[in-house]
Amino acid sequence: MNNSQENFQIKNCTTLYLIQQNKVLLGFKKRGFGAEKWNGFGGKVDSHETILQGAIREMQEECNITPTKLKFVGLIKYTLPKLKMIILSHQFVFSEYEGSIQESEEMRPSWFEFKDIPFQDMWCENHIWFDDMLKQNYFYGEYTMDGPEVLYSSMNRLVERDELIQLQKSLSDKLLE
Ligand SMILES: COc1nc(N)nc2c1ncn2[C@H]1C[C@H](O)[C@@H](COP(=O)(O)OP(=O)(O)OP(=O)(O)O)O1
Repeated sequence: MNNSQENFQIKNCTTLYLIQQNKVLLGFKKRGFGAEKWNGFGGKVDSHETILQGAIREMQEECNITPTKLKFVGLIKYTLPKLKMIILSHQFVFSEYEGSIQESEEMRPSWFEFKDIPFQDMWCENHIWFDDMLKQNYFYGEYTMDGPEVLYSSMNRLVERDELIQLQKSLSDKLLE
């Protein structure tokens, strides 16, 4: 972390995408951070839980389903200067689950064909890495932004799985130092 980020609040978040037959389930966020945008499901990891536990809990809370097998595909570091916040978003995909998909107080779910992703109504950096996520490539990204429409800098690169795991560990450790 550089000096200018010393007082930034750090949040570990998860984002999950259900993928089946060239379609992805997105949620229209009805309230809070990123409201009125389509996104994956997810949220903050609580201090008492692992990232995986947080991911599953958010999917249950926001969509009423329990993923039975998650694939960790990406890690994104968002720096939000105006909010003085760093969000480390752990990105997962899955295709199998238990339960039935339902709207929640926070999210309205809907399926989208891969060719019809509503980028115009999503956070503006999504289009940079979304294809890697849909293809289930392993990727790492860094974005500096101030809200869904304001992107100052971006970096996205494909990584090997081992490097992704290493990045997750070292970045989480470094941010919490
Ligand atoms: C900064 O840019 C972002 N871009 C995208 N595409 N998604 C983002 C960005 N920042 C955060 N997110 C994702 C990461 C998580 O999936 C959610 C965070 O949601 P929230 O802050 O609402 O977390 P919850 O724990 O659900 O919040 P409550 O306290 O309201 O339950 O957004």
